[in-house]
Amino acid sequence: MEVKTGSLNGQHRHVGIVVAKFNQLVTQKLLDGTIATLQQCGVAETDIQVYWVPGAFEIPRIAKLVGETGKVDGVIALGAVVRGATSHYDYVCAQTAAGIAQVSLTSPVPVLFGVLTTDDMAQALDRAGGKAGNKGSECAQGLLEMISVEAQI
Ligand SMILES: O=c1[nH]c(NC[C@H](O)[C@H](O)[C@H](O)CO)c([N+](=O)[O-])c(=O)[nH]1
Repeated sequence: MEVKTGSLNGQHRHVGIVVAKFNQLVTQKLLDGTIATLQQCGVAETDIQVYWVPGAFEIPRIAKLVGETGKVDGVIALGAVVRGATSHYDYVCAQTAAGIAQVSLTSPVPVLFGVLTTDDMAQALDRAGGKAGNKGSECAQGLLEMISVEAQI
């Protein structure tokens, strides 16, 4: 039986990060965690490209285009969708998740979903470097594993 598993070796890896400006108090922390973890795993700062977009809904398009450049080995999508007074939250969550999922299946490189969908800002901050960890950091490790596993197929 052959078992393949991904490594966290980030040396010589090129990573694109697409991050939403909406709720930047949270998304900047997600981005910081992502970059810190990538560098801890050996990714050179010069091999990381960051693309800021207006909001989570705009992430899938840019993630698609970045993935198709041939300049990155993978893409991380970062955002924070926090429930408000209207049903807008539901539509943004659903379409952002569906859009990123579609891109992840059609992109030539792996695309990781690091968009927080929370009921309030406290929950979001907990997951952006607070007591529940950092979703961006998790995605950084996940992306390196995915790049490594795909290379073994
Ligand atoms: O990234 C977010 N975008 C949000 N809306 C903007 C959306 O992502 C688009 O940028 C906008 O609809 C224009 O297309 C959010 N809410 O409205 O709640 C949110 O919480 N987070």
